[in-house]
Amino acid sequence: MNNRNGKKVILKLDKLNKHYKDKKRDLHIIRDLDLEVTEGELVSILGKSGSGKSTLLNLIGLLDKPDTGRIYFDNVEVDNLKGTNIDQIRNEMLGFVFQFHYLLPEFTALENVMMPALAKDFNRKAEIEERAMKLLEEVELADRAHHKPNELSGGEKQRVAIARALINSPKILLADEPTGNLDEETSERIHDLFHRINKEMNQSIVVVTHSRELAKICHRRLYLKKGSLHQEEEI
Ligand SMILES: Nc1ncnc2c1ncn2[C@@H]1O[C@H](COP(=O)(O)OP(=O)(O)OP(=O)(O)O)[C@@H](O)[C@H]1O
Repeated sequence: MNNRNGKKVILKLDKLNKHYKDKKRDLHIIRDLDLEVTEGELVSILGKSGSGKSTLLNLIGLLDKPDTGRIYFDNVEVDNLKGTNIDQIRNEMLGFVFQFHYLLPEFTALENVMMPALAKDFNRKAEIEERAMKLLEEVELADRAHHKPNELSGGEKQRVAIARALINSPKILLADEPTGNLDEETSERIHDLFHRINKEMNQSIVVVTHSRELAKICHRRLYLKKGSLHQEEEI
């Protein structure tokens, strides 16, 4: 499926709604939200604290389910992906980078990067190792491949997490405040890395951020307000 400009749509959200309900309140956080992301697009989602950015990213990342609405990856509705379960779709189609790196402490950088691919196909270990090494080169950490997370700096750990997110060649890379925990200089380096991955690998990326600097390098800046997305200029 292509959009009006002839670009391939990688992610489509159609009228998503999400409520959080308890005895006292009903929070309608995501309201009839639509979004299309095309191949090779780098999109940022900004918004005030509590506006629902992480909630939205969790829906896109299939970590949570919308109350109503449809999610399509590469033109296939998630509910219709037969023969696969949600964990498999998540592992094979999506890459995640969070504010905290969540690397496994007992494994080296290289092993951490290999992990999501090994989970998919353990028999291709040599091939996976080669690809993981290439990705570590891409994030400029080849010389740290055999170090464990506690031997790496915060920025290095985040770069390993980015390499890990790319190991299965995801259709879309999702990042939630990827530099929220890093100093300015380290953040800048990570921003450059996202930019480079997007350009060189034509990787589609959706990033939730408070960082104006990161938002600046994105093709599109969207603002989450009252449950739906607006072009930032409209706000
Ligand atoms: N599991 C939950 N149950 C009930 N309410 C929730 C739940 N998760 C989030 N919320 C509420 O939904 C709203 C949106 O939360 P969310 O974490 O998506 O916001 P955010 O825009 O990512 O915020 P921040 O920028 O501070 O991280 C908040 O008011 C939050 O308290």
